[in-house]
Amino acid sequence: MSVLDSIVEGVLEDLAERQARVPLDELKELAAKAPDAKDGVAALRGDGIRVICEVKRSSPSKGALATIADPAALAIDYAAGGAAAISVLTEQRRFGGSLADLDAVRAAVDTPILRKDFIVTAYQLWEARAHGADLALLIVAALDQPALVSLIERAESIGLTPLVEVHDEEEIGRAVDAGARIIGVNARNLKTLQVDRNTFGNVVHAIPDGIVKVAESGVRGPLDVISYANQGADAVLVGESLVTGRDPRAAVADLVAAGAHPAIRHKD
Ligand SMILES: O=C(O)c1ccccc1NCC(=O)[C@H](O)[C@H](O)COP(=O)(O)O
Repeated sequence: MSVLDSIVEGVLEDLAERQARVPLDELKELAAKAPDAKDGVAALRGDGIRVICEVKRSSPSKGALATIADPAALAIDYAAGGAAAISVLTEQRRFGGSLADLDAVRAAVDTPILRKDFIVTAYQLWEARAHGADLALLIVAALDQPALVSLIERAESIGLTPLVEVHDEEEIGRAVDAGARIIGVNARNLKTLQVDRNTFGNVVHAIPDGIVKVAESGVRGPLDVISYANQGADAVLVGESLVTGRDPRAAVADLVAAGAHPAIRHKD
């Protein structure tokens, strides 16, 4: 079984437990009371490259990364550093996240929030909205085409902006056909878990103009941000290097400053 299949298997088991506890109608009521969703496309496109900062405790590739006892405090630091959005990993078994993290971050900052999880059902989208997320990750490799189309439509219909994650040109084609407005190219191969920072540059030509382009994973510092910006990225998604560093606020500010460098403002 692939790493992705095994993660999704665990996600579905945990999801069944939550579905037994929280009926869909209750989630819909919570979603109706949640703050209005912010426009994810507007958040990630503009002058310079936007930085999405992740709340990430652990990962299948690296194991434990950071304790993060107070995700709200981390989110406040990210926002103060200039994060365009905050990614909250809510998967529990491999990443140590939860919907409680989403609640804590939502209560702490006005910055747009991405629910980063292995979303394969509409119920998880309602959860995302009920807990205050503005964007939700959809991984093409985890979904067949009808499911991808249906989840993109459902996300948009309840106010969530889907960030559709791909790894190669074939998946970009599927994301475009399904109506994605934001495509994230993940440098981490989900079969080997190896990061290849050339992935974005190798496939970005296949993403049509007008779609927001996000480079995900493996960003170590400002030089990687500049490199991705020069290859046409509108935004980068950064986790490990921020949660393992000593000063996340300063680290985000450095990434944002690198992305705003005049030398790279010519993109698009
Ligand atoms: O991070 C992993 O090991 C991982 C393994 C399997 C599926 C997804 C995984 N990560 C999710 C992500 O996409 C990253 O957390 C995100 O892009 C940030 O990456 P990084 O800056 O390298 O922590």
